[in-house]
Amino acid sequence: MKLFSKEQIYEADRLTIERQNISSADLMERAGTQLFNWMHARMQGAQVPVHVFCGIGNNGGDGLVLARHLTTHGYHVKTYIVNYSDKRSKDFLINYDRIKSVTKDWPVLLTDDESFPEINPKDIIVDAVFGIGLNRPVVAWVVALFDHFRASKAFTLSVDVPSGLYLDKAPEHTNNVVSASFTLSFAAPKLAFFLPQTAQHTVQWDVLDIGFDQEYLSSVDTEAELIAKHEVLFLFKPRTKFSHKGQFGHSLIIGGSYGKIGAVTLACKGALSAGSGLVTAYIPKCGYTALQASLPEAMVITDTDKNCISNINVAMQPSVVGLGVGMGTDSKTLKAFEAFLKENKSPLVLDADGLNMLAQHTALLKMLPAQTVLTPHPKELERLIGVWKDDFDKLEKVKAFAHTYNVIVVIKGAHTITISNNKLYVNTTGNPGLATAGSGDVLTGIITGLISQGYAPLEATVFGVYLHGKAADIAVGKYGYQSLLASHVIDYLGAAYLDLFKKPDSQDREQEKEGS
Ligand SMILES: NC(=O)C1=CN([C@@H]2O[C@H](COP(=O)(O)OP(=O)(O)OC[C@H]3O[C@@H](n4cnc5c(N)ncnc54)[C@H](O)[C@@H]3O)[C@@H](O)[C@H]2O)[C@@H](O)CC1
Ligand SMILES: Nc1ncnc2c1ncn2[C@@H]1O[C@H](COP(=O)(O)OP(=O)(O)O)[C@@H](O)[C@H]1O
Ligand SMILES: [K+]
Repeated sequence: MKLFSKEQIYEADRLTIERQNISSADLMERAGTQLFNWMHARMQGAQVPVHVFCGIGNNGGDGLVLARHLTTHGYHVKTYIVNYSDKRSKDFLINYDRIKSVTKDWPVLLTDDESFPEINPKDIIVDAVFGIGLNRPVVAWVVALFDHFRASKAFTLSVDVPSGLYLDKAPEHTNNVVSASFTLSFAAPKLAFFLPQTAQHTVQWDVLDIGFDQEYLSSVDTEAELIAKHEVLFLFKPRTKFSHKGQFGHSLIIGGSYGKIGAVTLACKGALSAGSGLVTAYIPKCGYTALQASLPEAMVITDTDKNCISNINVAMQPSVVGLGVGMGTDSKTLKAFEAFLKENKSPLVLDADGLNMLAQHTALLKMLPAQTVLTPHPKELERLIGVWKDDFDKLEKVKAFAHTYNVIVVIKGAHTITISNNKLYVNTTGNPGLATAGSGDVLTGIITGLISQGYAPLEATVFGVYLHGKAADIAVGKYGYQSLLASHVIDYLGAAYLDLFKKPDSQDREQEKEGS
């Protein structure tokens, strides 16, 4: 699913009005009616007090349309105008007049923090104060209103975005943004719903289709894309009846050091379970027995050094190399890494200490093959690109870094984002059960195993991140968040593949739609 920028949403709005020959007020009527339909379907006439807070722009206009429909359908509605400016939009004014014609209970004007209404915990707040038009800090008394929403503990439904949320930068302070229980976003969710600093502002979200011009939506190229089953399905490479293991490549996993052989085992098993035809581990001598005993499907080559990698010497041409898990950054290992990079001709996936060595010796970055996949967690990323101002700044910095070195960067996290060629692929699978030792090693193995089968590095990365999270989502049903182990993610990788072709049941569809 495309994640549109603010400029693209305004353009969709303009073109829709032009091509469908409707007025902007008609489009606002559609938006407000969709909001009403969503609420009406769930509330079925329940007499819960609904407080609709409207700003003075088009977001507020949407709120007024909703309030009018709620009123005419007999709901218990109270409407407020949050009068933070006197520059009222044309369509806001049209709907301000319209609501006055359906009720004697006219909207209450709020102009300062003296006049906030009482809101009970069982009431509903509709937040239509600011939409995507926010372009400067929210004035203090409106921030106080947002605090008032929070303090009420009432269910808060935000229209389009939680008010106070910018689409392209972090808020000045978290309290400057409404804490939405649910956001109904027009046309598509916003990128800010997926970033660690800003996702917290809405617990859940859903998308409302307000009939924007389809031709524009399908043809416009967005910088960010949300990756769910629909997006990865076409990447999948089926096997034919006469397939043999020689067609699925040979993955070489290089890593491990004394006490950290398990990381290599996990990565090798991840690669095999992703479908790599053959997997060889290159590890220090100390890990030989442990690895052979725990993973009979893998082949093992040992370094001359007992405890760390000191000289990468393999008499084979692997289809792909995954390097760095549990590897350590010993000076001997660093030398071996540099020598390896000079000779290596295979596609490369770098994780953990592979990344740490790059960060310590940035000259090595120029030696990476084109489209090398780097999979840093936040700390490793910071070592590579330095500190960032906020999540949006981080994305800009990673885009520049990926472009400069012609690499693919996987920013791991709750919503892992893959960045390549100035595009962002925002993953939707995965859960807090993955916050456990070794889950990143498994991901490295999966991506390596996909490249080995002939997936292009970017495809392998986007698909691998999806499968890794999906396997965890299925496994968590059995183990719960706390007890999920990295090995379980491997055990459920097959289920994640099978799930690609499972017909969604209604519960799955709801969950995908509601961003949960
Ligand atoms: N234009 C569209 O694409 C559509 C927009 N709709 C709604 O319109 C919203 C966007 O409306 P607007 O562009 O009018 O903007 P908003 O309603 O988000 O904000 C109103 C105006 O307030 C001003 N403003 C921004 N930050 C401020 C601040 N901190 N303090 C005081 N004033 C501030 C801006 O000039 C802005 O235009 C969307 O989020 C959506 O809810 C819908 O009606 C459907 C179609
Ligand atoms: N809260 C979370 N929700 C979803 N995925 C998560 C969460 N926390 C961690 N992950 C995922 O788990 C993996 C952790 O990787 P990493 O930190 O490298 O682990 P390790 O070094 O232990 O192998 C990443 O793929 C990351 O996206
Ligand atoms: K809003």
